[in-house]
Amino acid sequence: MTPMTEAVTPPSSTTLDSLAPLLRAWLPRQRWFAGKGRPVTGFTPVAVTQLLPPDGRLGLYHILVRVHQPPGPRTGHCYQLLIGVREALPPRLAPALIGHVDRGPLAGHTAYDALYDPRPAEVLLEALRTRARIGGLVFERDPRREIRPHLVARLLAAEQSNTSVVYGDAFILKVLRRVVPGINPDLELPLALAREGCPRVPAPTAWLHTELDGEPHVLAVLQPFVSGAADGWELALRALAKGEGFAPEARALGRATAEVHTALARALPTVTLGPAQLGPLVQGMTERLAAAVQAVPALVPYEEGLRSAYTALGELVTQGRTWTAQRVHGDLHLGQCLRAPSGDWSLIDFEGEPARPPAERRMPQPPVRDIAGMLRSFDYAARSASPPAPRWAHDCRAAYCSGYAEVTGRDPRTDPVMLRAYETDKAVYEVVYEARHRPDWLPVPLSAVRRLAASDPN
Ligand SMILES: Nc1ncnc2c1ncn2[C@@H]1O[C@H](COP(=O)(O)OP(=O)(O)O)[C@@H](O)[C@H]1O
Ligand SMILES: O=P(O)(O)O[C@H]1O[C@H](CO)[C@@H](O[C@H]2O[C@H](CO)[C@@H](O)[C@H](O)[C@H]2O)[C@H](O)[C@H]1O
Repeated sequence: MTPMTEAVTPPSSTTLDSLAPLLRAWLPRQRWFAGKGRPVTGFTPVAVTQLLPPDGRLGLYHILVRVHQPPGPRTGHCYQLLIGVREALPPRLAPALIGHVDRGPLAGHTAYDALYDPRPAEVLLEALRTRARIGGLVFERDPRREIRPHLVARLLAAEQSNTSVVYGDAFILKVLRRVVPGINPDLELPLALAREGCPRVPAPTAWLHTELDGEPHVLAVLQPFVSGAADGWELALRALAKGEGFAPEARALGRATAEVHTALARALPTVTLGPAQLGPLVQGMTERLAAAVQAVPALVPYEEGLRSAYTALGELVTQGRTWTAQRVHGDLHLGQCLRAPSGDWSLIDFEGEPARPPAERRMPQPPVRDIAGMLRSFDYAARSASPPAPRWAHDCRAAYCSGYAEVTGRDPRTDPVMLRAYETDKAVYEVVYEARHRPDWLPVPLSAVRRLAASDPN
C-alpha cells in the first residue's frame, strides 16, 4: 500500500476551486445530500488533506467543505468528500464519476467519488489499522481490537444517509457525509453499549475524527460486519410476498429493542420528565407538524386530527403525569435491524434522525419513541405490500410490544397517549422525508397520517 502523504493545511482552496463547478452539479444528485431542492451557490473549504499524491494513475483527497445554499445557515452545512483523481476513469468506476477537471492543478484529470474504488478505500482502512495522523485527520482504533491488513474493500450498494464500505466481509466503515460538531451518537452509543457488554450492537473497532474550530467532529466509524445478515426490512417484505406472518421475528425485535434500552439506561443518565420538559416536547411535535404542513400541502386536511394527538399528551402533562427518559436509538426502523444467520438480531445506525439538530438527538427521551419508530416500520412494510396487509402489521405490533414487555416488564401499549403522539410525530417526519427524498413513497406515510388523524393506529 502506498504510504499516506502530505496533508494540505490550511485548506487548499486551489484544489477545491478546480473541483467546485463539478461538485455544484454532482452534490445535489447524491442521496445523502441533505440540501435537496435549493441550488448550491458556493463552497468554503474547511480542510483539504491529500491522502495520495496524484501520480497520473491515482490521487486521493479528503475534503471537508461547507456548501452554501441560501437561505440555509450562513456558514453552510459541512460535508465530507473523498475525491479520487485519475487521468482516465476505468469503466467499472463510471457510476462514481464527478466530472473532468478543466482548471487548476488537477486540470486534465477525472474526478470521482473515491469510495467506489477499492484502492482509496483501502487507504482509509490502513490508516485506521495503523492509527495514523494525517494533517488534522486522526485515525483512532480501540487498541484491544485488531484489524487484519490487506482486507479488500467494496462499496455497500445500499446508499443511504451516509456511505459505507465493507472490508473483506470483516468490517464495515460508515463514512459520515454531513459532518456536525460534537459527540456523535453513532459512535457514543455503540461504545457505551459495548462497555455494558450488550451483544445487540456491533462494537466500534476504529473511528476517524478531527477537530474544527476547537470542536470534535466524528467523520467515520468502523465496526464488525455482520456477515450473511439480512435486514429486517428485506425479511419483512419477503414474508409479506410469501403471505407469511412475521410475529416471531417482531417479538424477537421487541426483545432486542428492550435489551438495548435496558443497557442504555444502565450506561447513561436517565431523567424524569415533568411539565418543564414535556411542555417543550409537545410544542416541538406541534411545531414540526406546522412546518410539515407548510412543506407538504397533502397534510393540510389532516392537520387538526394529527394535532389532537399532541393535545391529548399536553392534557396528561397538565394533569401532572411524568415519564422517565433515557438515551434511545432515535431513528429505529426495520432497516436498522440486522438478523445474523444465527438468528440473533443487532441494531445499527444510532445517528438519530438525520434532520434533527445534533444536541436534540443526544437528549434523553421516552423509550416509546423507538417503539413508535418500529411500529411505523411494520406499517410501512404492510402498506407497501401488494395488496396492503394491515392485519400483518397489527400482529407484528402486538408481538413486538409483547417481546418488549417480556424483557422490561412494561408493555408500551399501556402508554397509548404517548405512543400515539410519537407515532404521529414519526409519520409526519416520514411524510416530509419521502416528499424530499422518495416522492413515490409518499402514499405510504400518508395512509398512516389518515388513520392517526382519526385516532386509529391500524
Ligand atoms: N455491522 C454491520 N454489518 C452488516 N451490515 C451492516 C452493518 N452496519 C451497517 N450495515 C449495512 O449498511 C447499511 C447502512 O448502514 P447505516 O448505519 O444504516 O447507514 P446510514 O446512516 O447511511 O443509513 C445498513 O442498512 C446495513 O445493510
Ligand atoms: O436509514 P436512514 O437513517 O437513512 O433513515 C432514513 O431513511 C429511511 C428509508 O431508507 C426512512 O425510513 C422509512 O422507510 C423505511 C423503508 O424504506 C421504513 O422501514 C421506515 O419505517 C420509514 O421511516 C427513515 O425514516 C429516514 O430517517
